[in-house]
Amino acid sequence: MTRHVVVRTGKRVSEEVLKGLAEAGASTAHEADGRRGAVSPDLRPIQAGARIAGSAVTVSCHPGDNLMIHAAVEQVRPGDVVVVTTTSPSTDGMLGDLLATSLRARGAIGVVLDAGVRDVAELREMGFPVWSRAVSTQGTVKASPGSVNVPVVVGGQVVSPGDAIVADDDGVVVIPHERAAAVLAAARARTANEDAKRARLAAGELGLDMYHLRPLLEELGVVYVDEP
Ligand SMILES: O=C([O-])CC(=O)C(=O)O
Ligand SMILES: [Mg+2]
Repeated sequence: MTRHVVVRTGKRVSEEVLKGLAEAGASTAHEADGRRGAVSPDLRPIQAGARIAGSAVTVSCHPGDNLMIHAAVEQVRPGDVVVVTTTSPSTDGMLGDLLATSLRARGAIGVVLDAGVRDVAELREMGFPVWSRAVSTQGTVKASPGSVNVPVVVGGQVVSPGDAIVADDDGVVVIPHERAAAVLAAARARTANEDAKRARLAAGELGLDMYHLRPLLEELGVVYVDEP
């Protein structure tokens, strides 16, 4: 018989690193980690403008059953992001404003859900951000065992408890716990570099010149044709 567990772990990314990663945003964090960690773009935000970074509390649920999300609420610490998957594909609405209220009371700052969400209007009104595969009225039961704080796969990415989750309008990125500080340093360097490029582009400089792309076009056989 499969062993189901609720792991009580203290593994978290530091507040300071998470704050920096939230400022960097999901796309920059992804680039800074060598273009790794991008959760499938099928997981979309239900709101616009939310930008968060937190440590993952992971949840593995039976499809159509949100029992283990209730078990996970107790394991949440302030600043955490709850990351939920199901053991086979499901778009059922596993979480709505009630569970979100409970999660928020424990300090959760958002949810990433490889399944369905509901009560979307209420969640938007609460300002509680969710990224999910689907929006669905279909309800779930509380009947089947699962696990909390074990490695899970969400949108094609492995998420371990305590990994950094960065999520915004672009999508969701997972950064392994042990790389989070290094990724932040790389993200800061990247942001500074982009600031400099942005200023040059705003002044009218062409990417063709700034990135030295003219020789590449020539090498690739692209020719200019002048017409009157
Ligand atoms: O109660 C549920 O099963 C899911 C839901 O709609 C909520 O959390 O509000
Ligand atoms: Mg509801």
